[in-house]
Amino acid sequence: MSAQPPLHLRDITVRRGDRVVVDRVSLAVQGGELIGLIGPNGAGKTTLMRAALGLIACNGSSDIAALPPARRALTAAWLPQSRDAVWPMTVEALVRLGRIPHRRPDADPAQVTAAMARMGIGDLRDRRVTELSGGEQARVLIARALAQDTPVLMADEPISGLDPAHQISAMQCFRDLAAEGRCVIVALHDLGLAARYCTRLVLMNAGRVVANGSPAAVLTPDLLAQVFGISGAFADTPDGPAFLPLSVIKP
Ligand SMILES: Nc1ncnc2c1ncn2[C@@H]1O[C@H](COP(=O)(O)OP(=O)(O)OP(=O)(O)O)[C@@H](O)[C@H]1O
Repeated sequence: MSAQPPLHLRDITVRRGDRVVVDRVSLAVQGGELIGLIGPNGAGKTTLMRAALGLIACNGSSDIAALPPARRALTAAWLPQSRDAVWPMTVEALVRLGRIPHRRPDADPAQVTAAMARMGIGDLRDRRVTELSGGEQARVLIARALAQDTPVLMADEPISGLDPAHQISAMQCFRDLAAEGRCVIVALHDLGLAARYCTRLVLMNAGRVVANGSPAAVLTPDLLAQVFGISGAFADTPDGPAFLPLSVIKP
């Protein structure tokens, strides 16, 4: 895939009632980047992604939200945080739903098979999704987003509930998708995996972006204390950046 042109969010502001929950966020993401969107509970990560995708009203502008709906579905795949599988369809049928924006959902079996292989769920293809474990369901839903084969992927806590091997595989998969030239944005609470796999971290707090840069530039003692109320150990290792949260700092 040729590199996705930069994705721009400009001055995105979202109000919920009389509260501003995303406050004038501007962000440019290049094809090739895996952005880790991090921040404490309620920081505004999900709201920002939903606004960027045009799923909720906001002030400001987003290149994706500005597209007509059919074009939007060909441009960006979205993996929400909630993962309820309510229909007893097979794994393969659910992953195939990712092809709907392409209007030929049955014509691309290779895309469906490749997405299932990437998530290691080929052996589950004939199982009903309602009869899978939580982590298996999560991998099926990631595969559905991969099958959409879009230049932009946004995922909200995609690795929560996965075992360590599948968390690492999923993060490597997102990194590979970025290396193919896509823009990949994932909201994460696992700062260790964020540091290790993301090409850039965007730290949100109380609706604002408070830091934006390399893992080493964002996971600093000051920002960890100020935003998360924790201390942590950061090291540049021969295997890449490593981060370990250590303790809660008492107020
Ligand atoms: N539908 C809603 N109505 C009112 N307030 C909302 C609504 N959805 C979210 N909020 C509020 O907006 C703020 C941002 O929420 P958001 O879900 O974007 O945070 P987040 O950073 O994704 O958090 P988490 O890490 O817990 O998933 C929170 O204070 C939340 O309570």
